[in-house]
Amino acid sequence: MTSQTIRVELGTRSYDILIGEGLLAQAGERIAAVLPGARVALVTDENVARIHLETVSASLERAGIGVTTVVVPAGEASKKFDRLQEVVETVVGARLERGDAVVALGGGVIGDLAGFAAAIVRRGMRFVQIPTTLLAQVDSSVGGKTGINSRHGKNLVGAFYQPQLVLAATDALDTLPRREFAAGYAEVAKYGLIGDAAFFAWLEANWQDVFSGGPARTEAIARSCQAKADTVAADERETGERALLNLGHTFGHALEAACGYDADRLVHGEGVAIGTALAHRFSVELGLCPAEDAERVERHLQAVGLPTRISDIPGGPLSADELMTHIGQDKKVKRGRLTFILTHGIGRSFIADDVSPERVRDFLQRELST
Ligand SMILES: NC(=O)c1ccc[n+]([C@@H]2O[C@H](COP(=O)([O-])OP(=O)(O)OC[C@H]3O[C@@H](n4cnc5c(N)ncnc54)[C@H](O)[C@@H]3O)[C@@H](O)[C@H]2O)c1
Ligand SMILES: O=C(O)C(=O)C[C@@H](O)[C@H](O)[C@H](O)COP(=O)(O)O
Ligand SMILES: [Zn+2]
Repeated sequence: MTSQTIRVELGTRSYDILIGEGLLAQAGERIAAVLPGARVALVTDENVARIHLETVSASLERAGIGVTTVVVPAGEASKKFDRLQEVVETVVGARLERGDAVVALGGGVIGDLAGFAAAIVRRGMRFVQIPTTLLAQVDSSVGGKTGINSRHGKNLVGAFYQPQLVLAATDALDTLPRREFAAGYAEVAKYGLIGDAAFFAWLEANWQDVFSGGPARTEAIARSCQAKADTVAADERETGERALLNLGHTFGHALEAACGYDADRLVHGEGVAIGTALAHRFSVELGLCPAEDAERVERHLQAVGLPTRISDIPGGPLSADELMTHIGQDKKVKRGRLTFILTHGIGRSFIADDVSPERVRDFLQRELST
């Protein structure tokens, strides 16, 4: 089985993203090729462990790689200090060395948690991502943002820490629930909306094939990874254009936090979908974006089954004040001023500094009453 390779160019910290079928069963040989002699701590969640752990463990064993396994509960609640401590203490307790590797097998939650553990144990171990959700394959496994949530908000504790290898096994997505696939698709659409209108139009024409697992799925993953790799190579630590990857996230993260990270209400990609629709509607309201573009974005997100309105979130109303408190904790805030990713239209997103909190609050108030 062939895989395609996308390189993330970061000088001495460059690495490959391999995309293709059968990569879970090849994990051992692929890791041994990049990190010869390394032992690994394999971090995963309970759902992924049930379905895919045996395949990966057997492959590591065949390659002669010693494995310590850590299984945490599935879901956003695992991105917290207690779980980080559990992972860190297990890795240290197993006497893994700096040259050994933490391997994240799972979605973005596992990648962010395990990656942060890799960044801090012995001040930095080797790190490999084996993403098993669409979201993780197109976004979170690439680019080195790792971390956990604080009680004050999303991803507030973490580090930039790049992996040495990403293995995106496209067939692992066959077991992903449709709701989670759609959530990941919000991040795929994001790449089109940021700066590639032709990709967005291609998604409008091909999304059914992406969802059903045809050739368009692999193409969508590869195009997304290439877009992310290019952005990260140009601005690894988000001093500039990398912030565009936050399209939809200022609103989305606030919604996730206000929902208490309860997956029955909202998962990250759904927050991004609503946040993206909000960012477009807010841009229309500010006279920056044609209304037809915002409507087209909303239509497409709805077509794939994603929420686009705050009222689509089940479980009772949210408050504009609470959302504004979370927005005030966003990592893009500079000297107390809000930064948002806004847009001039499909494929024409830009970074807007010094956005008026009053206008954001008024906008949210209106959105909450629709
Ligand atoms: N670091 C980054 O650059 C970055 C980018 C985007 C998102 N994120 C973070 O990623 C997280 C969201 O990631 P996610 O959407 O992958 O969520 P997730 O890790 O919670 O996975 C979603 C669900 O799918 C299950 N699952 C995973 N793989 C499966 C498979 N192959 N088959 C069946 N079930 C499977 C998981 O157990 C979980 O229940 C958020 O915390 C978000 O903040 C980080
Ligand atoms: O890689 C990036 O940069 C991103 O912003 C990707 C986002 O999809 C991701 O959700 C990221 O974790 C959000 O970053 P944060 O810095 O706002 O926590
Ligand atoms: Zn995201």
